[in-house]
Amino acid sequence: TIPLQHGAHRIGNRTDADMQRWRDLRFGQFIHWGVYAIPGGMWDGKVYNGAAEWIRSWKEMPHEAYDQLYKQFNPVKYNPADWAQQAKNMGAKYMIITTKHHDGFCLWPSKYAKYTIANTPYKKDILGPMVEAYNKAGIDAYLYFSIIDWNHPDWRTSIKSPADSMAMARFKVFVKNQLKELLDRYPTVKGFWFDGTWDESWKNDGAFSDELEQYLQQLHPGLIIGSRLRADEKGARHFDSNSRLMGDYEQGWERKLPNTIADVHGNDWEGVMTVPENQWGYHQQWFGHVKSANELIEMLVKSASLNGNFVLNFGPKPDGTFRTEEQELMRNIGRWMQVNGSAVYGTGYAGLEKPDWGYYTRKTGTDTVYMVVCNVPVNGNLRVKLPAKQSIAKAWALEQPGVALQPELVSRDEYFIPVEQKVYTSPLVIVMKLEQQQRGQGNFEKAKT
Ligand SMILES: COc1ccc([C@@H]2N[C@@H](C)[C@@H](O)[C@H]2O)cc1
Repeated sequence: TIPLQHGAHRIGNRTDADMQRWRDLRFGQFIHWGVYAIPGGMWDGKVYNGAAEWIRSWKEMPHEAYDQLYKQFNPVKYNPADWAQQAKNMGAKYMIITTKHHDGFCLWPSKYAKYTIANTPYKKDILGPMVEAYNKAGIDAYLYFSIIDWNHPDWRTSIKSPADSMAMARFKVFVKNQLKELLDRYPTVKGFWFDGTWDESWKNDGAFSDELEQYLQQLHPGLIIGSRLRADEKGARHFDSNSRLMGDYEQGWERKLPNTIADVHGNDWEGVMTVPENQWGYHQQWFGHVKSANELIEMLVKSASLNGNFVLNFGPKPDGTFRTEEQELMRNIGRWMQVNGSAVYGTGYAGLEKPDWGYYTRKTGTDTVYMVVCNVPVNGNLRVKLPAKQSIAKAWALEQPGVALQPELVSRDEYFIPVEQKVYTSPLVIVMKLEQQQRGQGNFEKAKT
C-alpha cells in the first residue's frame, strides 16, 4: 500500500451506535429548496433542459438576473410541520436539506454571508423550524452543504496564482465558519451531506478535506459524513489511493443504484434519487420519465437488500408547498410502507442468491427474511434457494400473519412457495423464518411423486 497522510483513517465500517442507527433508518427524504425554485427551470419564456438547481449556469440566464432573485424569495405557504407530517406519512426516517447549494444562497441567517434568507422578504430562518419539526415527527435531520459557492468572491475552481491561493485560504476559513455555525445553530443534526467537491481546488487539497472532517467530528462526535467530502493527498476521491473508502459510507450512488452485493465492496452506502430523470430543484415542466411509487418502492427495497440506504428527492415550489405529483407520491409510497415497512427498516443483505421475482431483505442479526415480490411468476411459485443445510421453519404473507404458507421442497435446499394468481397493485411481502437443518429433517416433506 502507498503511505498516505490523508487517506482513509479507518479500515472497515463504523460500528458505533450512531452509524447503526443510520443503517437501520434505510429510507430518507432529500429536499432541494432555494432561490432556483423561483425560475423553476424557466426564464424569459424559455425552458431550461438542465437540472433546475443549475439554471444559473444556463447561457439564457444572466448571472445578474439570477443574483437578484433572492429579493423575491418569500415562501408564504412554508409550513415545516406539514412537510414533516407528509414525510412521516411516506415512511421517511431521515431528511437531508440543502442548507446552501452551489449558488451560495443560505437558507439560514448566516453571519458570514449576506446572500442569505435574512435578506429576503421572508427574513426568517428556514432551517431551524424545519429541523425542529422533522425531529418532532421522529425524523433525523442531515444537512446538505455545497463546497462550491458561485456567489462567494473567494471561491476558486482551480489555483492558478498566489492570489488564487490567498483567496482559497480565505474561502476555507469561510467554509469552516459556516459549518461550525450550522452545528452551533442546529445541534440535533446527525451529519453532513457534502457536494460540490469535484473541482481541482478541492481535489488537490486532500489535507484540508481531511482536517475539515476531523474538525467537524471533534466539534460534534458521531457525525455521519459520506465519502464525497474527501480527497487524499494524491487527488483520489471517495476511495483513497489504496482503494479504501474515505468517510462513513459510499456517497457516489447518485441517480443510480448498485446491482449486486459485489458492487458495494462490503461498504455502507446510500443512493439518492430524483423523481423525474434529473431534477433536484423545482422545475415547472417535468419532462421525460417520472418514476412511479412502485418503481421507487422497488428501488428502496433493492437498496436495503444490498445493505444500502435510499433517499428520495423532493423540490418544493417557491411558495413553500410540494407540487401535487410529489404529494401524491408521498401518500402512495406511505400506504405501502405503513403495511410493509418492517421489510425495509432495520434490514440488510440476506445472504441469499438474488431471486427473479424480487428481493430478499434480512432483519439485521436475525433469521427473519423478507421476500419482497415485484415480479409474480406465471408458474405461480416463488422459488427459494437456500444455502446448504438451511431450511424454512415458517413462512407467511406479511398481511396474513396467522396463515402459515406451505413451502414445497422441490430439491435439496430449494423450495416453491405458492403465490396467489391475482392482480397485484404493489409489491407483495412474504416473511420467512429460516433455521439450520438438522440431519435428514426437512420441515416440509418432498412432494410425494
Ligand atoms: C454532473 O455534475 C453534477 C454536479 C452536481 C450535482 C448535484 N448533486 C445532486 C445531489 C444535486 O444537488 C445536483 O445539483 C449533480 C450533477
